[in-house]
Amino acid sequence: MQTYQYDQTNICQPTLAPALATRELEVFYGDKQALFKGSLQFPKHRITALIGASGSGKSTFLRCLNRMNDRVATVKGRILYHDTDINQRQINVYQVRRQISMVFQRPNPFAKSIRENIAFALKQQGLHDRAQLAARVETSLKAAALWDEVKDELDQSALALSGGQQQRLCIARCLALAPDILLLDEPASALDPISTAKIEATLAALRHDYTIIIVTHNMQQASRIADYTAFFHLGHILEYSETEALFTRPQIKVTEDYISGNFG
Ligand SMILES: Nc1ncnc2c1ncn2[C@@H]1O[C@H](COP(=O)(O)OP(=O)(O)OP(=O)(O)O)[C@@H](O)[C@H]1O
Repeated sequence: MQTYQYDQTNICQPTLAPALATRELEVFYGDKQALFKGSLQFPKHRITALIGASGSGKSTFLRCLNRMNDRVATVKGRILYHDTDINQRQINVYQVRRQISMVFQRPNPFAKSIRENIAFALKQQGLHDRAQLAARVETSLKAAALWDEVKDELDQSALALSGGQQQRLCIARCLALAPDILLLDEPASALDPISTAKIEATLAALRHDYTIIIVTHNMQQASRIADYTAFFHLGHILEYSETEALFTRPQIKVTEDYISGNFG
């Protein structure tokens, strides 16, 4: 088996303004360290893919970015959002999650109508005007490229939608709350190729208004949609650069072996 040196890294500093940045982020599940000194800068209105073998720490890292690991892990280091370190105890995590929203691997719509999946959180925020609610439902579904498919059945159960439609509904549900950053944890891994293509097209269109960070096992997907890609290995972020450079001119041997299918 090939042995690697992990002290060599190739981490770019994008010149574009960052929407979010981590500084020496470390995650511990009990005694076990799952992430080591992760420092990345995510450019605004760009898509960044996090790739690496199973167990390399991608989801662990992603979940830190909106404080989803709070109850299960100890997270050290800084997460800078608008010059504030949101990894501080006193930060309101619910406000963080309104700005930095998460879409999970398995579509998880509420067992409610399509309309209510979008409107529910808006009503909780105090929006009750029917016309305004209807407008927000429409805009969110359009942004998630689902409107044309569901506009005549908004009062039907979301659970009757296909998996790919449910996932786009979950994206629409996030967008309704006007977040700044979208985190997606393998959002297409449970979907067929046609649904996957629709999700990818949706994300490509959303990058004009949102900063997107996506975990994917699918390297073709990363190369199709991501502007930047970070390669994770055994809890270390070894390489981070523009996607084309990472896939065509990897600087680190482990990255090269991973993307050429020699391990993982
Ligand atoms: N809740 C948890 N409790 C304990 N250990 C965990 C927990 N979640 C993840 N781990 C461990 O942390 C390490 C990184 O896991 P993580 O899920 O972040 O990797 P990943 O790269 O996202 O993997 P995959 O691609 O399989 O989802 C693994 O060793 C995993 O077993």
